[in-house]
Amino acid sequence: MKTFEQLYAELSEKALTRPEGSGTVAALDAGVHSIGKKIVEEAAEVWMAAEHESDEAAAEEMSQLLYHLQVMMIAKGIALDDVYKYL
Ligand SMILES: N=c1c2ncn([C@@H]3O[C@H](COP(=O)(O)OP(=O)(O)OP(=O)(O)O)[C@@H](O)[C@H]3O)c2ncn1[C@@H]1O[C@H](COP(=O)(O)O)[C@@H](O)[C@H]1O
Repeated sequence: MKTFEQLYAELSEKALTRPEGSGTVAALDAGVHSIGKKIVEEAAEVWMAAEHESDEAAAEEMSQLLYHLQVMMIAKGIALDDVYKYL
């Protein structure tokens, strides 16, 4: 288990060190358009799980949406504080 901040730090490190086999590196290389499509897909899965599946399934889909949002943040060079200032 990890926090939002810990995941962001881990993904930022992966973007820098580019370890082999990292899905994050592959997603970053695929680019903003591809990451955006993944965000929309995961958002729809959150909606469907919330309406039709268990709370556990919805929570898992939410975690995947947060992950892909963080990949987009890193792709765009957007830091946590750049987002937090609007919360
Ligand atoms: N938290 C996540 C995470 N959440 C979602 N995903 C990705 O998002 C996809 C969403 O899964 P779906 O169920 O929608 O499956 P899918 O549509 O069949 O997936 P794909 O065909 O697109 O791979 C997963 O296959 C993963 O590729 C994640 N990938 C990585 N992480 C974490 O990110 C960190 C870095 O991961 P790597 O870069 O892969 O080392 C690690 O701590 C991981 O646990």
